[in-house]
Amino acid sequence: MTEATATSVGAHAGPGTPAIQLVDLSWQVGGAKIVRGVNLSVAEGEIVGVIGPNGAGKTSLFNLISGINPATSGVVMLRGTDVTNETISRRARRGLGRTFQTSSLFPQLSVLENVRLAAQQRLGGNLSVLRFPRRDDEATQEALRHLATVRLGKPRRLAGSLSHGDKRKLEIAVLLAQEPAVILLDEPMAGVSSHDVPDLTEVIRGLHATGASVMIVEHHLEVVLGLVDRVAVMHHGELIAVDTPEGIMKNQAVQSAYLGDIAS
Ligand SMILES: Nc1ncnc2c1ncn2[C@@H]1O[C@H](COP(=O)(O)OP(=O)(O)OP(=O)(O)O)[C@@H](O)[C@H]1O
Repeated sequence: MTEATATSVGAHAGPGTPAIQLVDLSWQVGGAKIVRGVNLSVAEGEIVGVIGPNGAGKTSLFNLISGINPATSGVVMLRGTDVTNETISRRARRGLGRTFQTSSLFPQLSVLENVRLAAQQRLGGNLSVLRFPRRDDEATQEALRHLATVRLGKPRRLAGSLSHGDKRKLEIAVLLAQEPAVILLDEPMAGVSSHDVPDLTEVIRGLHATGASVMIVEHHLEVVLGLVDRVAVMHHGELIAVDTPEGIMKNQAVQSAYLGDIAS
C-alpha cells in the first residue's frame, strides 16, 4: 500500500459515517491487476473527482463500487454497510446511483417519459409509457421537478434527438428520479461540446443541493479541479494521491506521473 493510500483511509471521512469507504480494494482479471489496494473515504455530501490517464482503472473502480464486477479482495462500504458481496440492484436499493460512459437512455421515448419511468419504478407503481401523461400524475410531477433541477426543458422531445450535453442532463435527471444518496458519474462531459460544458458543470454542482455524495470520473481536468472537494489520482490501478484540487496541482508525484503536461 502506498503512503497516499494508507493515509486516506478514514482520515478524510468527516463527521459521521462515510458515504463510501473502500478498504484495500483490488480487482484482478487473469494475471492482470487492474485495481490495486485502493483505500478511500468519501464523506456525506462530498464531491470527489477521480482522475488518471487512460487505462488507469477509474471505470474499473466504479464497477467495483456499483457491483458490476466483484472485488478480488478488499471491502466496499456504502453508508456504513459492507456491500462487497451484494448485487448491483441491492446496492442501488441502498441508495447508490450511477451514470455510464455510454448512454443508458431510451432514445425512442420522450425526455419526460425517460425520467417518468425511473420515478414510477421508485414509487413502485406499474410501469407504463404514456404519450401524453397527465400532469397531476405523481411520477410526472416528480419527473418535471427533476428536469427543472437539471435545467432541461423540451419534455416532449425524443431523447435520441437531444445534443450530447442535453443527453447527459437527462441521464442525471433519470438518476435523480431514483433519489440516490450516493452518485457515481462516469465521464459526464464525454462528447459534450465546449459550449455546453459550463452549464452541465453547474448542474453537477447542483447535485450537492440534493444532499447526495458524488464521485466523478472525468478527463476534463479544469472541470474536475473547479468542481470537487477532493481529487483522487489513479495510476496503473493504484491511488497515488488524494488531496484538495490545490494540493493535487502542487503534488510532485502527480505532476510527474500524470499532470506534467498541464502543470508546466
Ligand atoms: N473486463 C476486463 N477484462 C480485462 N481487462 C479489463 C477489463 N476491464 C478493464 N480492463 C483493463 O483494465 C485497465 C483499466 O481499464 P479502465 O476502463 O478501468 O480504465 P480507465 O481509467 O477508466 O480508462 P479510460 O479513462 O480510458 O476510460 C485497462 O487496461 C483495461 O483494458
